[in-house]
Amino acid sequence: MKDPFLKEPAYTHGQAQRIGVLLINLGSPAAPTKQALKPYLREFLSDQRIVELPGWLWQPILRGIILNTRPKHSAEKYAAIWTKDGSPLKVYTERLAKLTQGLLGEGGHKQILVSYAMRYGQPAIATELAKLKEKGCERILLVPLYPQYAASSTGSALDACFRTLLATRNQPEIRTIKHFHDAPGYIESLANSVRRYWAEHGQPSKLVMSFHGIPKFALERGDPYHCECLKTGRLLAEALGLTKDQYEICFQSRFGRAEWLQPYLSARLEQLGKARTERVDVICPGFVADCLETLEEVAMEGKATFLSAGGKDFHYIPCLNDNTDWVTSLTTIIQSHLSGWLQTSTDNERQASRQRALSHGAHQ
Ligand SMILES: C=CC1=C(C)c2cc3[nH]c(cc4nc(cc5[nH]c(cc1n2)c(C)c5CCC(=O)O)C(CCC(=O)O)=C4C)c(C)c3C=C
Ligand SMILES: [Fe+2]
Ligand SMILES: [Fe+2]
Repeated sequence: MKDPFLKEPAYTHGQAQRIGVLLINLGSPAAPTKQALKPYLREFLSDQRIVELPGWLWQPILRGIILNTRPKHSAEKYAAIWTKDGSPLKVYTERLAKLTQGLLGEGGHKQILVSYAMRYGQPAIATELAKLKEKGCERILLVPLYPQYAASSTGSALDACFRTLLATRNQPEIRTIKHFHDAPGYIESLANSVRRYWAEHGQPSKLVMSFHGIPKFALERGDPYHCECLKTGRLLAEALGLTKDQYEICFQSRFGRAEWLQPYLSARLEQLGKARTERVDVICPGFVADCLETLEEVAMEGKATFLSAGGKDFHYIPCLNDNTDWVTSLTTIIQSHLSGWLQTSTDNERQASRQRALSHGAHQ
């Protein structure tokens, strides 16, 4: 009979027990081309966490209209931000995984393996979970890289992990991070990044904090995302000592015709431009890595909207990306979720040698 579950890695007695940490981000197309955008958008927009319509209604619209028009338009936008190493989102996520691994290693936690996966596209979640299991990870912490929980981002990333576990015979122990929208280290890293930016470029008339939007009905049906974005915004403003008229919170990236969370970034930038606002700085605290939505939609399109409406000066403050204090904060967040699992590498080696001795005994 065919095994209904995924193939298990070979079992080795005495293999050191490791802890896996899987950083998960959204994912990008393989290339900034129409051909690569089509399968990426098909996977992305077929996710019921993203478009909450029944398949029989949505799939004909997706396949008949959207996948014939959007890929070309989106490919042009991706081409404008693509780097020699690939999509910025992938480049920064990969770097974050390496740096976090390095910091945990320096802290004596050599038994922790950090890797990353993408919810849509490559590297796929199923493949990376399989690799961690193969390397002896009996315990895995899943870390969606979204500070604010949304069903369409965090929920979807975890769905994909749980789907792999559904097909797994020997399941590892699993922990998840739901959000870190109010984690002191995350807020302080954001504040430091703004302070550094302002020390170099001066301070604006207004700081706009722009978050990716979600449909308004999601909030009404109980999604905590809106609340968490507002809390992040308030904490960041407090850390920077800003008064209420010095900052505001907006939502971007509306998709489709339904109402999304308001105020919309583009409409507010137009109003601020028309009001002849001297200078606006925009930061996107909901994205830990720069990507299409920040580099193209905000830094390029948003700037054009503000300036053409009559605004004078527009600055985009980059995401946390690979900032040292952010890597340190993420490592702290991860470590706090590993509580009870963590041992130093010396403990771990001792345990492995004890296990080796025991398993030899059992087989003689
Ligand atoms: C920050 C968290 C995100 C949430 C919440 C989110 C919800 C959401 N997104 C769409 C539709 C699209 N988003 C697209 C790009 C994109 N989205 C996020 C993050 C969140 N999305 C990121 C980081 C990116 C950039 C990816 C990159 O490669 O740089 C796109 C694709 C690009 C395009 O064709 O415009 C779409 C489409 C919906 C509908 C939604 C919630 C319902
Ligand atoms: Fe999105
Ligand atoms: Fe967008």
